[in-house]
Amino acid sequence: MGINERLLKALKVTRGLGIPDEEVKPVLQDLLQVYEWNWEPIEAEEYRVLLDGYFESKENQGVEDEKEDNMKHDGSKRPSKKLQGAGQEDQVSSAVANSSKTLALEKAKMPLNRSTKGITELSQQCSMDRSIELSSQPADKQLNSKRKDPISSHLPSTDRKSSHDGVRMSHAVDSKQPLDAHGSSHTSKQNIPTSHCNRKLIKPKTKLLIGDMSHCSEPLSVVSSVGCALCCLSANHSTGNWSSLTMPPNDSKQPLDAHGSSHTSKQNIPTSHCNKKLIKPKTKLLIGDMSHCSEPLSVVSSAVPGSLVRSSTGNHCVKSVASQFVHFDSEDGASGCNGNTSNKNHLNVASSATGEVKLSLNCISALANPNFRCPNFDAVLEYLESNLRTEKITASQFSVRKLLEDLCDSYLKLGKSTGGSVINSSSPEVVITGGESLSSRRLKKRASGNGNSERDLNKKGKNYSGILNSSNLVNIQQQRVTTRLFRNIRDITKGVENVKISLVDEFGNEDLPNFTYMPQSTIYQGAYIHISLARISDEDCCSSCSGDCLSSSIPCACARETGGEFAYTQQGLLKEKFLDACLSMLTGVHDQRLVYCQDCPLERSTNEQCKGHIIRKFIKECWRKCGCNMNCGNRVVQRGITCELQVFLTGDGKGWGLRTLQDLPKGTFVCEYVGEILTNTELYERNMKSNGSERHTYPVTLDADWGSERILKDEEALCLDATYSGNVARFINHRCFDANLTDIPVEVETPDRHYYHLALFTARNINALEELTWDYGIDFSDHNHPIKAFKCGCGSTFCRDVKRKC
Ligand SMILES: C[S@@+](CC[C@H](N)C(=O)[O-])C[C@H]1O[C@@H](n2cnc3c(N)ncnc32)[C@H](O)[C@@H]1O
Repeated sequence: MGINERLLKALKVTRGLGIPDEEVKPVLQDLLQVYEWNWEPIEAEEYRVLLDGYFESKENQGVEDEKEDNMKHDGSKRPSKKLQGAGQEDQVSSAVANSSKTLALEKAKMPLNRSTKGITELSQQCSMDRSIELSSQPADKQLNSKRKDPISSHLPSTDRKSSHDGVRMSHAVDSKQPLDAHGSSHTSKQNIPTSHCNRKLIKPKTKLLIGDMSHCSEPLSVVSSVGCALCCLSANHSTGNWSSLTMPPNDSKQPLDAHGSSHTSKQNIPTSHCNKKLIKPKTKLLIGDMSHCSEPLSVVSSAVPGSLVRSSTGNHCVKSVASQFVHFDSEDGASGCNGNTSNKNHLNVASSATGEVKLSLNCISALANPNFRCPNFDAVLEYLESNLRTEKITASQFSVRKLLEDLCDSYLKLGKSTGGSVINSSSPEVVITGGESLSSRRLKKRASGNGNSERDLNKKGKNYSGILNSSNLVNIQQQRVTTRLFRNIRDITKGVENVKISLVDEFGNEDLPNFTYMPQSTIYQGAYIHISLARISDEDCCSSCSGDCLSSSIPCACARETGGEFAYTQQGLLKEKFLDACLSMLTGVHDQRLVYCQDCPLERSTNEQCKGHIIRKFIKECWRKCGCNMNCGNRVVQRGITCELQVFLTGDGKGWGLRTLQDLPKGTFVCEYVGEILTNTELYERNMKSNGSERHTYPVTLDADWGSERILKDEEALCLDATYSGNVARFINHRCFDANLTDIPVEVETPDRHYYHLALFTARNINALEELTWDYGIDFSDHNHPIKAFKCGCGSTFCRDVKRKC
């Protein structure tokens, strides 16, 4: 019997029962596909399978209609319909027809063989019109056509059911029977082509599906969730947008699971996940909503924290790490990155397909502070680094996430306390980096307001390259900016020291110091300093030494000055015994530690008596006539600064100060006091010219050996003035008696002690971030001193400035 004959025979039977042809044909079409165009099972028992299928379909249609009617009274319950195109109405009936087949088969107790997979694979896209067309073709053609149909490949039956009404769903699920390899409840997700997933997502009955999925079985949920996830990817990929980087372009044609991996076992995916995946009906909307993190993003993101997402603009991926953490920590699984809009500061990661990755700090709470000024990013980093050092973070405690959050906090903290002032033109390099949202706007405004816009500065040949880009990030490098911006300098030494020494202003109410940095003292004019190898006798050097003098079992001639023992340890620290002896000379009984000169250079102008000079212990370092090398342990001061130091605004009235950024053990060489070498007369004249308003560095008199000479010529009575030129020591503030640094005279180039180096060593262990202080030796009661003493605010309980204390 031919196909047409068989069809007519079947229709004759159904017509006899009053069933219109157009209603029975879809059912017949489905059954033929189920049985792979084998009519015998359909014709058996007087078309029992066909009739069962038909009546089931009618029954289901009734249920559907009832639900449709119910929903008409409540438009809010029908979002899926509204979201879908009108053409998808057909799919409903098709889906219902499909569902009828399952039940019909079960009622007919037909074992599911390989051919039954056809039911599950049948897409709702197969319209009845098409099936009739097919039916008019030869069977082999129909089969070929079916094989070519991309829809009808390997989708498990459960997936198909997932698009149907609750009755069908629960029926299939209640059996708890995972279908076998042919019925394929355990059908591998890998067998699901992407095209399937797209089609699954456009099912119009999403709402019904959600309700039913709440009690769906695992296989169903897995397939559904995968399908949805794939859909997100596939649709977005086709538009060139990624909805999430957890779902990269699926080149391997491997469907991805809920966690973005193609191999995850479906058993690992909880049903709740499946529900979340399934309630995403709008691929397009999903992409568009990315900017404010609609549910699809959050669901997918939760699977892979830290993943990047591409925004709806397609230019950059933007993800709020902080909000992501908030979201991920959410117990209730509330979706969306609405944490973004909270007051939490957070870090944004931006990336583009070209490999550009940018971080931006959103210090949102700064908006609430009218005093917020964007701090220098280097200062922020330094601040953060110093805090990390202070906290002594160990490897086990370290967290990059925490670090980034701390970075935001540091930025905000420094920004809040910064008032904005002049950047010192002596800054060799000042790097300003800020976010467009606050800093760059202010930056641009200020720059233009002062006639120093980016363009102006470029015209003037300044290295001021402002890069304002589309991602709201600004990165500006500048030199010698005269506008009041941030007062932070990366390296005040201009690279002339072994280490960089930064300057940070955390208060913003102090002008930057105006001075010239120099690493070594320099004669101003009249000072007489005679440095020559000829003046260094054999007794004052160790020409026969080699390598490191400290490693020699017998100390060389250079240790003679310090009692035949080197002042330094192998570790480069001052020996405690030597240091303590130096300290006691400064604090000892008054008369015992002073020597008096006959004709005191300091008193010549006033004709007053010498007030005494403290007897000092000298260190003598090896030098050029010595046979040792530069790494010799007896060459500490001449090798220069090695500690990490920072100039900072003290904020307590003392102006700028110096602090260490590292722990310093007792006896560490910090720095030398460097300045212009003036004669006493020159200093006097300089003071007379001074208008008194500038903050003086308080010159240091090089009088450690004055007591050994009867009369000193003016050009031999020297002092160091770092007011206009000096090194980092010019920032060290005074502290009475219990300062943590002490100065020790060091003989290096010349045995003539009219000039010597004044080296500052730690008098005790000092913690990182402690301010470094030094007792200037000021006599606050001496009103005749050429330099008027400041009101001491050292805070020491031993403060000598009695007036101040009263
Ligand atoms: C060598 S400078 C120190 C750096 C200085 N604070 C600055 O801002 O440039 C010495 C000056 O600092 C100030 N100073 C230092 N120690 C002080 C203290 N204990 N109390 C008040 N002012 C102090 C005084 O103005 C003094 O003349």
